Amino acid sequence: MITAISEAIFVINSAGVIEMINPLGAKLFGAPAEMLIGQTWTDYLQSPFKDEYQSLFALWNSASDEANKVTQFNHGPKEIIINRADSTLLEADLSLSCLPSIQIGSEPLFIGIMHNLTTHKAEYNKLRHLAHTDKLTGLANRHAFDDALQTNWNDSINHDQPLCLIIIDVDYFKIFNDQFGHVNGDKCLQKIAQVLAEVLPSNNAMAARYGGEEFVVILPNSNPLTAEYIAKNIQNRINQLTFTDIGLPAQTKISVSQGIACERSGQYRTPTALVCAADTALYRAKSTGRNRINMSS
Ligand SMILES: Nc1nc2c(ncn2[C@@H]2O[C@H](COP(=O)(O)OP(=O)(O)OP(=O)(O)O)[C@@H](O)[C@H]2O)c(=O)[nH]1
Repeated sequence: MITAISEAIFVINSAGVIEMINPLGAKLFGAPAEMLIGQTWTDYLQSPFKDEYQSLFALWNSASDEANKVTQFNHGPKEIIINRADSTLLEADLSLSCLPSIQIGSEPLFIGIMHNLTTHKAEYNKLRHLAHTDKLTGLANRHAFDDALQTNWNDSINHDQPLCLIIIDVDYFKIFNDQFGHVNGDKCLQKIAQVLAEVLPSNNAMAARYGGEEFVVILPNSNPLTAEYIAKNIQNRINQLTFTDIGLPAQTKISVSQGIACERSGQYRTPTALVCAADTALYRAKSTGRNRINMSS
């Protein structure tokens, strides 16, 4: 009967031994049904799911109350990882239920219904990546920045660690666009993004596109000296960028202005206040001549 059902299904006894499995179920386990029947299903589970289900079965078998036994095994749906016969891993969700009316001897059987999550997971990860990434530069986008700033802010307050922020704005970028065209302007932004990704001091630090020709770097657990050092590195490397590879004159040069703000001992009450302080410092860097770094006092 289960062969005709268009879900991946297997039936096990109370010792966890596979009694029946339909072709779709066998496909998820990665072996023919004939080979799977008689085997212990938890042998095909990746840790920690294997231990978890073995404990559940042990608990069920040890329960003295029959009613309790039955309800304990309306389990799931729950995400699991199947360690398939060919050693590849497959993500699935599994609902496992006791079938008290169908018995072998005096023991009821259990039915497992599985769905392959591989495609959904891949799609989800792809969409998640797209939702957090700036399409032009490949850096984190504004949404990802907002999330990361809040997380780093919480960590900084909870662990009494400093947190620095650098806001970076390209100087006279309108002129660059007007002179060399929007497409080359885009390539210029990509080069800047590449520099920012390369100067990050640790995996915890993040460079993001804040919007337009404005970028931001989050430096967790960094003091103002480190932030200034990184800003100087950004300044030097951006001043040295060349554009001959995209067909622009050899003398084409760009610069950025940068504003830094650091939270050390509670001087900013919110992450937004920290951003505003870095923005004000950036404004001063712009108004005092550009290609400068200004530290919020
Ligand atoms: N090519 C390109 N240009 C962009 C993009 N986003 C914003 N811009 C351009 O960035 C320029 C920003 O101009 P402004 O705000 O006047 O600033 P600016 O010319 O850099 O001058 P200052 O910031 O004052 O030094 C505008 O010309 C926008 O069109 C983008 O994704 N690609």
